Amino acid sequence: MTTLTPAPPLLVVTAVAAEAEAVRAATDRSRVAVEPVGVGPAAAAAGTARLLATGRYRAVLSAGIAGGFVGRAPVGATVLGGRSIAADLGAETPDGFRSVEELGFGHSVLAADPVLLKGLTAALPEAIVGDVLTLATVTGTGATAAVLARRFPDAVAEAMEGFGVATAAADARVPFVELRTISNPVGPRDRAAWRLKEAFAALSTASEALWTACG
Ligand SMILES: O=C(O)c1cccc(C(=O)CC[C@H]2O[C@@H](n3cnc4c(=O)[nH]cnc43)[C@H](O)[C@@H]2O)c1
Repeated sequence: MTTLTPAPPLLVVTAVAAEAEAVRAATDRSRVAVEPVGVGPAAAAAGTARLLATGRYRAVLSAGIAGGFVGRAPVGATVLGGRSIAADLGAETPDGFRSVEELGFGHSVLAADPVLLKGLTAALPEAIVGDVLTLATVTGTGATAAVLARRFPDAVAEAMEGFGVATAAADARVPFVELRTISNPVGPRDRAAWRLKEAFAALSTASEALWTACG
């Protein structure tokens, strides 16, 4: 006789395997499925849509490491996204950036599910709650960091997948939230200075709360 194991109801989507391992290390695999789907918003949206199409999951998190805006989220901090924002979706003009909302086609902002966000905020009282930007290009200059900080006064972090995962979740009508831990400041590129070990440790610690908060 074949015994069917029920699928875990909570889906955590990461970009890379190292992030997935950090989450898995602290979660019960019978309750939380953790899947790395690739770097960037397109891979995140496609991978999440494929997983949600199974109909198995009742909530989805975009989780991983991120850059923190200086003065808003320091290296090692845990961040919860109140909103995930596609910061580079729009048009550059001589007068500055124009979002898709201003251009009149589409949207670039998706809010976290309020119940999931409330549960995670209660379970992670040290976490910084704010907007998390999604960009296809990692910011690598002080000038771009300053422009983003000015355009998005409530942004605390930038990463590359949240808005993609959120788009797939919205399409499948599954509640979504973004959880990030800070590996580096947003600013001049200094890849050698990224504190990966610290960010992965923080990601594992934060992940311990997932089932309690979202289960
Ligand atoms: O080099 C390694 O050993 C290594 C191990 C695990 C992960 C990585 C990554 O590069 C992860 C890429 C992932 O990180 C997010 N991220 C982190 N910092 C930033 C940032 O400043 N701006 C945008 N994204 C950032 C992003 O979501 C990537 O998918 C390397």
